[in-house]
Amino acid sequence: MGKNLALNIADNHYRVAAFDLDADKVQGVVRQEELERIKYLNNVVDARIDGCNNISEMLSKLEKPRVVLLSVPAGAPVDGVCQSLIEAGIEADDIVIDTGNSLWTDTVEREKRYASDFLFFSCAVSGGEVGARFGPSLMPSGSLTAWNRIEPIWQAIAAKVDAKTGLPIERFEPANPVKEGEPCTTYIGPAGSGHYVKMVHNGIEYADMQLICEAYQLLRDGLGYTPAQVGEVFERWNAGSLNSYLMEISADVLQQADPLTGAPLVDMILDKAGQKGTGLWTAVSSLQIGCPAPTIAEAVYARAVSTQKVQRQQLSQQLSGPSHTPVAKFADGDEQVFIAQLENALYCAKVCSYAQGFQLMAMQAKEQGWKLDFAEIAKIWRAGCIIRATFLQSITQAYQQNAELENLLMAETFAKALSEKQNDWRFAVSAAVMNGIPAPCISSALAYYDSYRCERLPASLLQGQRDFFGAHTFERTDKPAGDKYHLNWSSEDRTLDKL
Ligand SMILES: NC(=O)C1=CN([C@@H]2O[C@H](COP(=O)(O)OP(=O)(O)OC[C@H]3O[C@@H](n4cnc5c(N)ncnc54)[C@H](OP(=O)(O)O)[C@@H]3O)[C@@H](O)[C@H]2O)C=CC1
Ligand SMILES: O=C(CO)[C@H](O)[C@H](O)COP(=O)(O)O
Repeated sequence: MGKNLALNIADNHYRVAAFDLDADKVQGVVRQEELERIKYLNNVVDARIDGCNNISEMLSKLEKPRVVLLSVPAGAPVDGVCQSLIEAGIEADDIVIDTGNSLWTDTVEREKRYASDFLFFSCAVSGGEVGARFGPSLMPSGSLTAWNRIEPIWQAIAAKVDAKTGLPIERFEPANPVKEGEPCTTYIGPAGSGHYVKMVHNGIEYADMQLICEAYQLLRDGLGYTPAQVGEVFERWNAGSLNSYLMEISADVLQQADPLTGAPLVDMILDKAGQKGTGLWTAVSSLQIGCPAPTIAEAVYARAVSTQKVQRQQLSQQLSGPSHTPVAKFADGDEQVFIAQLENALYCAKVCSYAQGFQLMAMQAKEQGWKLDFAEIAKIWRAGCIIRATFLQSITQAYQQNAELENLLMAETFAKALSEKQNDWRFAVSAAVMNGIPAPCISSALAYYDSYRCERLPASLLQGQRDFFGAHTFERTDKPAGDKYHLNWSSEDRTLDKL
């Protein structure tokens, strides 16, 4: 990530002094810049990346006040590098920008901790290595002084979107960065807010990925499609309302043959999912703040259950259920009907997972006193980042129409779409259930949707249970909110007390 951000910055005519603990990596980026300069710029410009042997040398080569970007794993490495910068003589008006996936509360702490040493700023980055190289989505937050100084660089290196269509303007060419269009960066807010927004982006990313994986398994185990056939279905879906970078790459992955055996590569990849923590943090945050985000949480659990390979191998032999025979047919045996139903199910579940992510950001913003602009956040996710999708243009418009939207499900466009597509969604979920194919995200999204459709939930019984065993009290439907009541369950006459 650091190497590609450096090359991107250099492409935009800024000079970079680069340092990594591994000298080979420093030489690698210097060499790549040189090769690209020779190939694409006829070697007519000076070297734009200067390799450094240590942090002191790097600081000595930067113009004051300096701008230093960190791209290291989240956690202790960030503080380790900050300490090294202090020891090397960084100054109070220098800016240090953490571009990694740090935990947002660490960022809040770091701004305070390093206040007398330098201006600690953060900018979460999304888009993977290619995004970093040719235009990522950037989520900066913290000191406005720092932001005002770096904004031109950020606007230059960010991904760009066509303002009229909302579609990415992509050109993956060294030395020829995209200059036209709207940059996918906006100042998010005070320290920590940018990393929080990126964390939720990643939570949504987890859900998006898992939803696609569930559709794959339904087509694979339910219809007996080969990975390549599923890949073709995904290519078709990618031309419609499910268009997204993740759908596009999933189609590609499924059609890839293993270079070693010739088998579908996906069959040779061990089915144990990794994770670095941002999806988990999103789920934890949703639980802490009391924001229902079951689809995101299920996506984290799905990765967890995938890692239990040994138990799954054992239980796959032990537990009974409908068999996943490839002859199983849904929708009265009409595969195309089922595929269309599943496409709609995926769309509906996707709306719900975004609704959960945006509601989570809104609740945390309220708690922290941040003023998040959700239309702008949706806008900067339209290109450069991993969840980029045409769908984000509709979310942008929904928040442009109503900046105070409490839940995306309330936006007319999504309420209407879910209303029209929900029968297909219900059918896809029941097909998964009846055939014993796990679809935790698609089905939890439906439960989320149905829960919000219920004016009255069984939580009244739950409150009764709590009051019965623990005298936890309850409010009444016919009395002012906040008034607490307790029924004397153990007394013979079961009298009611107002507390
Ligand atoms: N990869 C991706 O797609 C994305 C990553 N990110 C985030 O960006 C950051 C960088 O990502 P990525 O480049 O993939 O990470 P890497 O794991 O490749 O690490 C980046 C660099 O940090 C170095 N490093 C590791 N530990 C320390 C340390 N204690 N002190 C100093 N340097 C250290 C690594 O050296 P060495 O290799 O020798 O360990 C490496 O050169 C991370 O926070 C990541 O979460 C954000 C968006 C996308
Ligand atoms: O931030 C990212 C993209 O937006 C990274 O790719 C992220 O590290 C992926 O997360 P995980 O390794 O947990 O799947």
